[in-house]
Amino acid sequence: MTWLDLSADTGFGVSNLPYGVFSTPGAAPRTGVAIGDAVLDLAAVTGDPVHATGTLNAFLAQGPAAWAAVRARLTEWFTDAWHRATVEPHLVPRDAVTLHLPIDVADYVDFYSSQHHAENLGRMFRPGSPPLTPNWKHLPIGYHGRAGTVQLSGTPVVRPSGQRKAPADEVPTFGPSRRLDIEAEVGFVVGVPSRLGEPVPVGAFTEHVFGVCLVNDWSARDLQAWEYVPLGPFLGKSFLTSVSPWVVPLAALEAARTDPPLRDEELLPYLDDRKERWSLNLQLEVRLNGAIVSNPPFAPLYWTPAQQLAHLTVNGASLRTGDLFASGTVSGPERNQRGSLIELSENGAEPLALPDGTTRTFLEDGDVVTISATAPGPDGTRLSLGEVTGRIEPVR
Ligand SMILES: O=C(O)/C=C/C(=O)CC(=O)CC(=O)O
Ligand SMILES: [Ca+2]
Ligand SMILES: [Mg+2]
Repeated sequence: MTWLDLSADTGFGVSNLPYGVFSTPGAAPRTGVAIGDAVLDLAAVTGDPVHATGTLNAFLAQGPAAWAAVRARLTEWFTDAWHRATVEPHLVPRDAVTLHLPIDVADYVDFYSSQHHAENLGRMFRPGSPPLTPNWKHLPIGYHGRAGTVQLSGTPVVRPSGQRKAPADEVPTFGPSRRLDIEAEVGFVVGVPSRLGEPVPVGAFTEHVFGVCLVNDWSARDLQAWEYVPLGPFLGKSFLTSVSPWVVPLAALEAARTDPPLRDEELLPYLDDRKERWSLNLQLEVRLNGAIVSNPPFAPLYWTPAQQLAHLTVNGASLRTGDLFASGTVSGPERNQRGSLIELSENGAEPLALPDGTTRTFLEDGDVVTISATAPGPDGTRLSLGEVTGRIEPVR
């Protein structure tokens, strides 16, 4: 129960309490917690300077005990009417605030953990070869991306230019991408760093990872197809990666935890996650110009975030506060569960029909893509992970 007047279907109830960074006219960016249609000004209500830095990093670095203490306090404030007079003056309507990038992104890694996505892309990028590479079921494949171009939801998506060369072209040409795409992903935010040389085991996931956001890994498929051999993604994905403004703490996702899918190759011990249920029942939704074009389920992903973290540090690579690692494109087994347009349009061969009468293979200037997600809450409610959105702008 809460003294707040929350709508029954708010995704931002007392069991969610995601963190973000916001500002109001004339005041500096500070930490806030989304509750219903409001933001609680955590800097003001606590007076704690850790919440007044303009990013979540300092708070995230404090670790699980501090995260749990603040969450317990918030829960008490919002449920016990005794605290109403203290808390209510620090609630700001959410539509009156400006949101900012919630974390100062340290390193950015993107995985490739959906078997359905990997098989679809394998078919399209490497026709004639087996869709999954021989390593795929033995390790979570990933690459290091460009942290500096991770930006807040709503940042304009300027169509990138670069080299493209279709198989039939004799020579590469330079120009605006003609195959601009999305990738619907879930991102995991690291709070507690690790020391160089010390791997983080699967079982230490919650000692380091604070929470979850949504990610759109904008991808220029024509640039990517030409440049990626043999070193992997580079300029086709580094022009912009968008993240949602609210970081949902892992602590809010207990009811979403579920068993990982059956693995058909025996895992090396450092990836054994039989004691760690870190698959998550998140349900994503992808809208293109307002129309739902896909509903990717997160739970079937072959590799969990705990395994991704273990793999990314198994060589001794250290973590920093603010590291972001993304799941990889979330695609389910069904056609309407695919997390990218290259998959939804069968590599451009089968355009999507939109309700406005137009069709799409890849993105056109002016298109708006919004990815949202929900998770089961503790008492049959649904938690919102918010959304990540972006509008395509013409090449500059
Ligand atoms: O299979 C390929 O060559 C390329 C795959 C991707 O573009 C996917 C990627 O960035 C990782 C992911 O989002 O799953
Ligand atoms: Ca990706
Ligand atoms: Mg990027």
